[in-house]
Amino acid sequence: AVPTGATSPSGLPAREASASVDVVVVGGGLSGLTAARDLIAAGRSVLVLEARDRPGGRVYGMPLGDGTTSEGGAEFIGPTQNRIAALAKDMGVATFPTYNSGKNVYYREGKRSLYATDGLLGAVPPDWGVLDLEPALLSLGGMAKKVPVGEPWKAPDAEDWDSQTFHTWSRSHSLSAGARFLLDEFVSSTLSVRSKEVSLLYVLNYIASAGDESNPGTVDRLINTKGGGQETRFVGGSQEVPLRLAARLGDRIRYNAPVRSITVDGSTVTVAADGITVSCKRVVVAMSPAIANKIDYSPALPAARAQLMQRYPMGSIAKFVAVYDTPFWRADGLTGQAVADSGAIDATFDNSPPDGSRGILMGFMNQSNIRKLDGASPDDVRAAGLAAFTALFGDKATSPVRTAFQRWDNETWSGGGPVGVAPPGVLTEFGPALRTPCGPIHWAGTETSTFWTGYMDGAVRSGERVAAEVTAAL
Ligand SMILES: Cc1cc2nc3c(=O)[nH]c(=O)nc-3n(C[C@H](O)[C@H](O)[C@H](O)COP(=O)(O)OP(=O)(O)OC[C@H]3O[C@@H](n4cnc5c(N)ncnc54)[C@H](O)[C@@H]3O)c2cc1C
Repeated sequence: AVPTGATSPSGLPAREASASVDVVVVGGGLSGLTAARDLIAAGRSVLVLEARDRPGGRVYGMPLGDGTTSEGGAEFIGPTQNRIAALAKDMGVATFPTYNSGKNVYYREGKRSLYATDGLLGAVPPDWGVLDLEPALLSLGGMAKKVPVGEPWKAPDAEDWDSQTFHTWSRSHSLSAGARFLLDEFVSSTLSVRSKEVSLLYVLNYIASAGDESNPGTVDRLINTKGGGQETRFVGGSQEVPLRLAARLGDRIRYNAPVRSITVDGSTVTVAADGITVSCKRVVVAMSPAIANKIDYSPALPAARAQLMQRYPMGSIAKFVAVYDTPFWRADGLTGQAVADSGAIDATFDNSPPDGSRGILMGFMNQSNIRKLDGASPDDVRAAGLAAFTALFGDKATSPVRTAFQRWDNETWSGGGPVGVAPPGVLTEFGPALRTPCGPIHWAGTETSTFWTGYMDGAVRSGERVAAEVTAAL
């Protein structure tokens, strides 16, 4: 049993509890929960300190206001995402295919067109720009093959690729406006940043990481629904996975306990959170580098790690959903998936429950689209979201039963999403610090994963890796 708090003489819990365990895990997202599960299985005493009042971090069931939820954060999994699939299976969470029958909508320069996704191009819309898009995508795939997964700084051309943004590269490798838009949209829909915000090397590593030990990563696996990362959903919502894992950990998780400081003194680490101070031998910080930077480390961390955390910003992402009596777009022969170059939403999916008993459209508000809504009232956000859905799916989209909205870029304990990204110069100068432990402080989080970094699968993989690392060190 793990002591989770001292009691005061009155028998009531003391205001400032204290405890002592082998390992403190900071953060109850998928990476921290997985690390805790494995460390407990290895016979270690563990306490997870979580800032929020719930587990799951970037995996969250957004309340729809009628007692049900829809994924406000991570949602899809796909082929080669074996570790999240295994965890979900272990937790008894079933899966079902993302709705993908019919045509997708492409909206560019005020024109709406429909396209099938079972052709050679998969999810890529057949814009005229495709003539020079395909060579650009082939070139990207070829460069990504030369990136050692998870160690992009070791690529032969790392210096060159890390000295330019994806925007710089794409402008010199595509001529048409259509191809440029689609390359920008590739970055927006996978990373939720504009292509000028991210290093080419980072994007190449992201492509390389979209696979597993026996299947090299590909662009297709990142962007496709069928055969790609958006292929499958979880029955009851993705949040069932962290909720059930957290339930198994029981009182080894303490909620509403944001960690403020980590102090290393000889072989003892003191982790101070709101309401509780815990001493331990090793600590796992299981979150993105940008959010790990909010913790006060004493003594100061090595400069490579400290400055990495200053340089790894989060993308800007929100989800807007509208609930309808029926998934009306299905009757119109549409998948519910769309790509758009204007309006508040640049990509959509059908988020309806498996039985299609009601229709839920989900739209991503990415990068500058969501920042433009800073300070907007809930009514303004709703109007912007519904205007976008109407342009893509017609007038039936104007009158939903209800809507919901979740933005991540102003969440205190996430700071954005789906993932931290590296601007030019960061991976080659600071990249190795992503995973290198600093004495008894170990780092997890999807950003540290080799395969499927940025995804739930990467989070689970990072938790498994860090638990093995800590077990070996103890
Ligand atoms: C809108 C959105 C859509 C996404 N879509 C997908 C998708 O379809 N498929 C997919 O695979 N992935 C998707 N992702 C990415 C996925 O959510 C993440 O890769 C994954 O959940 C990260 O898990 P993590 O444990 O690394 O980090 P997190 O989930 O961020 O967990 C970190 C935890 O640490 C806590 N914390 C932070 N600071 C402190 C502190 N000081 N003290 C204590 N606790 C702290 C946080 O509250 C959080 O619970 C999406 C993300 C977003 C935001």
